[in-house]
Amino acid sequence: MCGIFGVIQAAGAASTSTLAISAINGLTALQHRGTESTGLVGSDGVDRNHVEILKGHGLVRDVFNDGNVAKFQNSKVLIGHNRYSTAGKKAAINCVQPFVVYTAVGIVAIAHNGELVDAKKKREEALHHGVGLSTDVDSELIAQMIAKAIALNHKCRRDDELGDISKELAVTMSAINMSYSLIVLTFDRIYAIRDPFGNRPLCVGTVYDSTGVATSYCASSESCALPSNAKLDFEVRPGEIVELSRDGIRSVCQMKPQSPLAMCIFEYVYFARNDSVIEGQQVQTVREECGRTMAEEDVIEADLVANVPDSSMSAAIGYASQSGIPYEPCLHRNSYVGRSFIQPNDEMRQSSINQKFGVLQKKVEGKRIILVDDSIVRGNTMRIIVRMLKEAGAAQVHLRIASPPVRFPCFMGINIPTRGELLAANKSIEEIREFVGADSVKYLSVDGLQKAVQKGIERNTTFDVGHCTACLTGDYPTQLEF
Ligand SMILES: O=P(O)(O)OC[C@H]1O[C@H](OP(=O)(O)OP(=O)(O)O)[C@H](O)[C@@H]1O
Ligand SMILES: NC(=O)CC[C@H](N)C(=O)O
Ligand code: SF4
Ligand SMILES: [Mg+2]
Repeated sequence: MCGIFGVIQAAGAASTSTLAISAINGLTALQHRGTESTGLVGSDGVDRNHVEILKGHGLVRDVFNDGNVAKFQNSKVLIGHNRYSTAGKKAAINCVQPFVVYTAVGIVAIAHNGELVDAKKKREEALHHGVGLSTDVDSELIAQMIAKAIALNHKCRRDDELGDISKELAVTMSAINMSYSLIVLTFDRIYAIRDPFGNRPLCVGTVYDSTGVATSYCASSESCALPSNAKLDFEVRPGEIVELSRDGIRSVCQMKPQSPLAMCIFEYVYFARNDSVIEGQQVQTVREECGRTMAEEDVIEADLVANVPDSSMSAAIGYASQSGIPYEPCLHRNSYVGRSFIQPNDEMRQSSINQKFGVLQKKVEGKRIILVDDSIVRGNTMRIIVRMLKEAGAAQVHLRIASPPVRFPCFMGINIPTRGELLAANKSIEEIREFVGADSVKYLSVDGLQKAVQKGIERNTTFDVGHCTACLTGDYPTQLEF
């Protein structure tokens, strides 16, 4: 996943002092996409060879404070990144994004969400062409490839347009396969770019003051991170390069328009925030539909429907409304403990699950519970929760999972690179039931998930609709090169 955010001050807007705060607020709103590290890069819009940089490990609130944010007081163009690592050394400080490189036209910084399926090959090519890399993160490669494209095109440039690297971006990014949503900073503008498969989300919006005048323009992984006084202008289209400058937002070009679409279906299942709009639909609505579809596919007699907080609440509500069985929360979630799945290792995932939940015993005692979760991936969560519910006196616990079994690795931005770690890749449904200690286990079908996700998408004539389901079906949207 990873969360990426960028903001640029509009022409004529009064002060920059709140711009860094907007960027930090944006990153905070995207915290659910990555909690390992965060970083912010800011340019004053004039000096092409200087940026302010602040990076660190941990949450946005751990890294930024009133004191250290003051360094961005003159910044008029900022981009930031929250990391959930899929490549490179997780703990190394030089792997924290955004990546910043000096190029022939000045500094360029990039914030990348996704994972490059052909990173190994591209890395070898770069190294053999004398490009030095300082990390083993795929995202750094993008920064270096952009720098190289800028160098190759340097003689054709006009001196008054040094911040405009749209041509170099088009050349570089169309040569890279998937997966990327990218926010790029030059000294006086921002680019928001989505890979031609549209694998990761990305949107742009305009912030207005109380008189309706535009004060800044934003690019964000998800619409939930746009400030409350912003309007979502549009979701960046698959393969589109969008430029945000002090004069507004404009679409630069469309790369590879014929590519099949492969928006990550797991953004709907788990990653994205309920209040975000993806492909024109609110994520929460889709999750509720997944729950309803699951109840249409299978209903069992029970006293109540509960869920594993947080992400599965909408699916549980959908299941309850379709089945007529009342929804009753059975678990308290400690809101000071973050998401467990996006922790960088199993020890941290398990410790986070152990700290996170408390059982509402009176709701549970003697009850036949349908327990809904959005997914079972490694099985860490369910193993712990079912035991807790049984120990609290639940008569039966029936698991209903609002996505199909995850059986195949992901190489496009989610840290599940091996089949060995996936519960459903190694066990039958009956073995999973036994492993987690439940009375029954049923999953939403692939067809049911796809229908629920695609039901509310408005078709238009320019773009088709298509989702990656590779971790569920083994059907990868592109040739994998290792
Ligand atoms: O089978 P596992 O490997 O445990 O992974 C699946 C679980 O992890 C996620 O929850 P998480 O706690 O990360 O986030 P949430 O609070 O948004 O549900 C997801 O919602 C499932 O509950
Ligand atoms: N999950 C992501 O989007 C990861 C981005 C990048 N591949 C990294 O590891 O930093
Ligand atoms: S393999 Fe799964 S998690 Fe990865 S991009 Fe495809 S749907 Fe998303
Ligand atoms: Mg969960």
